[in-house]
Amino acid sequence: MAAVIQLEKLTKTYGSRRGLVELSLDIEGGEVFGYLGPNGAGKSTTIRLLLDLIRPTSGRATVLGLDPRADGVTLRRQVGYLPGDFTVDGQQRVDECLTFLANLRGGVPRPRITELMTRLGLEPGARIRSLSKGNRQKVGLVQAFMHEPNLLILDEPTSGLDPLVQQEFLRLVTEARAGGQTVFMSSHIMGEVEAVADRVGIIREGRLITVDTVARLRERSVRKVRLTLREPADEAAFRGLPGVEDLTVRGNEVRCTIAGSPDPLVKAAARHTVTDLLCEEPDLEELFFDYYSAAGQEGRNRATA
Ligand SMILES: Nc1ncnc2c1ncn2[C@@H]1O[C@H](COP(=O)(O)OP(=O)(O)OP(=O)(O)O)[C@@H](O)[C@H]1O
Repeated sequence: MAAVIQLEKLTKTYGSRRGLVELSLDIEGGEVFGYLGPNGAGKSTTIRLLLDLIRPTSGRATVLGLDPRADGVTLRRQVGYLPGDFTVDGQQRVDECLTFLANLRGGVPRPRITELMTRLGLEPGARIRSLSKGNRQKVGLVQAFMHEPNLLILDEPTSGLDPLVQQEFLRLVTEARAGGQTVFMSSHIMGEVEAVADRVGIIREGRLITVDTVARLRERSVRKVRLTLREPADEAAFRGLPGVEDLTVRGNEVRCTIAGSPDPLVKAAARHTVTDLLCEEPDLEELFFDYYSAAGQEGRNRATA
């Protein structure tokens, strides 16, 4: 399937401030892409550029084959957008607000809106201004999903949602993908992205530092290993093995981290009788911090050199 989002050296500066630096990325049709980074990394800047809410300093964005600047109206009809700071008229009731937004999009079947409100636990008659942050976010989600757009662009979609509603949101994303919709969602929460994303992009200080599948990111990451041997272990047999760091040997127990292939460690261990082996896969959370820490970066460089 053709790329739904194509970014070529997309750059945005705010005066002398860095927003985004030469970001190139293709998002394929039908994929769920998790866009991860800490506060200020450039996630919202990227998203605003996709929708022509701000203009690039240089580089190009193509969305659904369209130029966001020249074809803004056509593009918006095909996109469900949840901004990071979703705000609507506080005087309106939830159902009035959603009907208004549905009409702007040429109409949405009433049962679809009702279904989404029910699934997310939204009270149709409540005034927007009386809603908590989380409930306002639900209104934002309903308006993004309700017209079943080809492309969903969601900026921090689970912000303020309780865990049960987060689960329901993830189901909505899974259903969207099953229906052939493409989802681009930003987050700094690993768990939600890990659960639904096909690929993950990690952005730091305006630069895309890696793009990969969740499975491959895990493979490339550092794992914690604990080996128990029948006899007391000889530290020299494990020290200096490629990718092995943080080695501690106490009696029969060997603990370390391993980056890249575990093969050298397995072969060193195989010279002994191994009575127990524990290898902890990092969750995306650890992986993320590993990517952010200079130490993690150096460790990987050594392991892959
Ligand atoms: N209107 C603006 N004027 C000046 N600088 C800005 C503006 N908008 C964003 N920036 C700067 O651009 C950088 C990227 O900001 P952006 O909002 O895109 O980050 P983010 O990854 O979405 O962060 P968050 O998770 O906090 O929303 C930050 O350094 C920010 O201070």
